[in-house]
Amino acid sequence: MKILVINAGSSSLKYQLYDMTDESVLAKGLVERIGLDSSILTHKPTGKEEVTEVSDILEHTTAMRKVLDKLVDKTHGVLDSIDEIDAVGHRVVHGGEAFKSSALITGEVKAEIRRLFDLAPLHNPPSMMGITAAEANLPNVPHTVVFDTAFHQTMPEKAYLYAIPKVLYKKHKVRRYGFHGTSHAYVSKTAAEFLNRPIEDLKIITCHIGNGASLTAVKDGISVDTSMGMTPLEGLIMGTRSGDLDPAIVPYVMNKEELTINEVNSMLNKHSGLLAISGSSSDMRDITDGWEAGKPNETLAFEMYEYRLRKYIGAYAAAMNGVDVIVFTAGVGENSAIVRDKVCENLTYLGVEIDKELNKVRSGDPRRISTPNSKVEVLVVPTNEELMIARDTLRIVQESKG
Ligand SMILES: Nc1ncnc2c1ncn2[C@@H]1O[C@H](COP(=O)(O)OP(=O)(O)O)[C@@H](O)[C@H]1O
Ligand SMILES: CC(=O)OP(=O)(O)O
Ligand SMILES: [Mg+2]
Repeated sequence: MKILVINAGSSSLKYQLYDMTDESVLAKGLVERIGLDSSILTHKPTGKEEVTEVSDILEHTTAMRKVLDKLVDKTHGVLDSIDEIDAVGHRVVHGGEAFKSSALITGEVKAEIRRLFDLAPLHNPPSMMGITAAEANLPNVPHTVVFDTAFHQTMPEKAYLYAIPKVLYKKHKVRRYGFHGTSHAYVSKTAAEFLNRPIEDLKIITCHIGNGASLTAVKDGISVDTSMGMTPLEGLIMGTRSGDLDPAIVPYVMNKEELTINEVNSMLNKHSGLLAISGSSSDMRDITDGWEAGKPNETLAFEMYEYRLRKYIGAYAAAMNGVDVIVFTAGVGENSAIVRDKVCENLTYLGVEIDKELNKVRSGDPRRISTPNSKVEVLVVPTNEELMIARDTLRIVQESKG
């Protein structure tokens, strides 16, 4: 079975085509700057040369058609016909409380995703555009949705409720949902397999630190707490997001600076985090370069980032009354030896000890960076949200066929 995985953002559409007989990637790529002039399509067929094309792509349906054209292209294609695609799996960030697992897309499922626009105004509308575009181009195959929030639906009430009037939860569903669930689920499962231990016996802290970043406490294989909240703004310091702050700052700053709701939302989501502290970049590579060069703003940004991360690891060790495994994943977690090194340097009280040389090894495979003496296994596990989506899609399609 061949499965196309779609991850649509407001101005982008990422895709990966899998052959599920051996879970191999036939092609992957992305369309950027949708709706702007000079949109860029980058297509990487496995075993063939990468191709980049610049044109004006005004909306997602056209972007989707261009992707399908590339998949069957005589020179750059990997399929004879788009009829070879058996199913499409979509990433949707917010599934609210309605979705505890992935689902086959129906009219009712789409209506529910639309009802969740209010809770995830930055994320769900573009996902819906991706679904509409894919359904328009591939109307005869099953489409499925895989939610970032689903894995965290196991959190207990004490972890997901905010200490505010309960009527806000009842009326408006104000609660913590958590995100990056597909990644936290994938890396915790992969970590247990790597260690050859049953996940039901492990207390795992998964650190998904990319541009967006979140931590999850995974106990007995399920999510018991996670650092993102009602939206992907809560928790860690991220590339451009503030993470935790005193909520009273919001009305105070709105009043002092005469900001609108949109402006304050944009400040906290797009102009905060590493970017705001360093004043130069949201990218951890630039921050660590600046720190190594002794630049004061980048040094402060690095220290604040590492400090927040370390505090959350401590909190989740407390939440689970211990920790057996710490997993680093996503752009920063997989690639930044220095972030891992500095965080672990301050976790010796938990019995964490990493091997500085192993920590520097670069590899695309799951690997251990702790010493044999370490009381906690510390692993780097490359995430693969797309593969998780493809696997879920395969399962749902097979189940729906009975
Ligand atoms: N070698 C590296 N060292 C440090 N940080 C890196 C490195 N490579 C990538 N990153 C970080 O990873 C981030 C992207 O992570 P990723 O998981 O792809 O994010 P997202 O999916 O949220 O876009 C970049 O913003 C950059 O800060
Ligand atoms: C939910 C979320 O924050 O996603 P991303 O890390 O892709 O921005
Ligand atoms: Mg990501």
